[in-house]
Amino acid sequence: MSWYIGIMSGTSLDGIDVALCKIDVINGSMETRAFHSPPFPDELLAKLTVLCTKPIQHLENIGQTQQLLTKAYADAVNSLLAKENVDPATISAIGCHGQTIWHSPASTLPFTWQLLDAALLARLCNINVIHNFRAKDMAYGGQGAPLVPPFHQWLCKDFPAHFQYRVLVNIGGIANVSIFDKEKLIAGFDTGPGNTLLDMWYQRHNIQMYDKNGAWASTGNYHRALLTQLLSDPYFVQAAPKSTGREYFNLAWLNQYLDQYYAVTSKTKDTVLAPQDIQRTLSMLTAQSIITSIQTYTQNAPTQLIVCGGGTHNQQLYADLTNVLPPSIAVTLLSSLGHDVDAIEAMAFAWLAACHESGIPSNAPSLTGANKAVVLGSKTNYK
Ligand SMILES: Nc1ncnc2c1ncn2[C@@H]1O[C@H](COP(=O)(O)OP(=O)(O)OP(=O)(O)O)[C@@H](O)[C@H]1O
Ligand SMILES: CC(=O)N[C@H]1[C@@H]2OC[C@@H](O2)[C@@H](O)[C@@H]1O[C@H](C)C(=O)O
Repeated sequence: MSWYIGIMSGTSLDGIDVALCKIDVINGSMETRAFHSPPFPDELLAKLTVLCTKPIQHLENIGQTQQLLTKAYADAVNSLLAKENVDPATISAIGCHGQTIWHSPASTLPFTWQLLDAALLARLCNINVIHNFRAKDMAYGGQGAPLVPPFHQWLCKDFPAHFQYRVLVNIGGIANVSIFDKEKLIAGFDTGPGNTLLDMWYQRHNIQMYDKNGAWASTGNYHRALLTQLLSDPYFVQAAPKSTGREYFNLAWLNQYLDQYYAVTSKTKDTVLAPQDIQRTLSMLTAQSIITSIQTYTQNAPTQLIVCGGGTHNQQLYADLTNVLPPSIAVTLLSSLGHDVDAIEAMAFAWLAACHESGIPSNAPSLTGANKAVVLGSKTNYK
């Protein structure tokens, strides 16, 4: 058993997830002792938002954002350790994802870019850092994402299995699924938008960052024709391996489909759909795209759907998801199986660090498209 810290800051830009975990990667046990989720400091949030929404930036600005981000990660780790009264010398390593600012797995020269100064993080925490997890999978021809399915498989092995299929869905900014036929991991990919379009549309019409509990969406009606238009995007029918991000699913993407919708219905933008109706339709888009993706693999066989990620707190989204479920799919929250719905990605990066330290390959080549199982991550020692 060794102690690891996992850090994830995801596509929603809602802050930093840090988990302190005791892991025995060989014998298969994991205990999460503490989980903290501090928001980004205001200046950092403003810089990251600009970087992720207006990606043409001066290099100096990208560099400054990276250093601010790294300091915020270090503050999050150090305050968690102080609160838990844990000596950094007892931590084997930090597994840090970094902040994705661009993910381009399908270009002629594929790349994925996560901001992090690993040497600075290691120095500020006095702990070795494992990072750059996506690069090696990509170097071997993979998408570099999603990385969590092998962790989901490792975690799920102890859950009771009464169903033919089990699916873990993480509804973060982007939603991703891991699909199991009994214990066998058969698929894992990004289904499309989770909360990202909901957050962006909400922020355009409101001052808060997200639609708390889906209250605003619940005042709207969903429009079937618009939903059909949105679901006609080729990403939703593209075969796996596939992964995506805010560089694809964003307001420009939405506007393009709204324009098509208005062209078809010959109505003008200002007069017809209320913003709340669009929000509700986006909620249905997330729900429907997740369920359709799952059904491609499970057809109508009995399936357990385990849900995690920030989207589980959006009551309207959760209701929309359960409403589109066919009778063959039974839904449950990851929390009912003993794990925090918000901590799962940070836990995954603690586990990926443990795999790195034990020399265990942790990508799933059949899922990402890599031609080899490889040990993920690079190590930067603090000394
Ligand atoms: N109380 C709530 N009501 C509605 N939505 C919520 C609530 N709490 C969280 N969310 C949603 O969850 C999002 C954050 O989810 P999460 O932290 O899982 O995403 P992420 O890790 O940043 O993304 P990804 O998994 O794509 O990297 C918020 O941006 C918001 O949309
Ligand atoms: C490039 C990138 O940061 N992708 C994230 C994002 O957030 C959810 C989804 O899109 C997933 O593909 C991935 O994160 C998790 C941790 C993964 O790699 O499994």
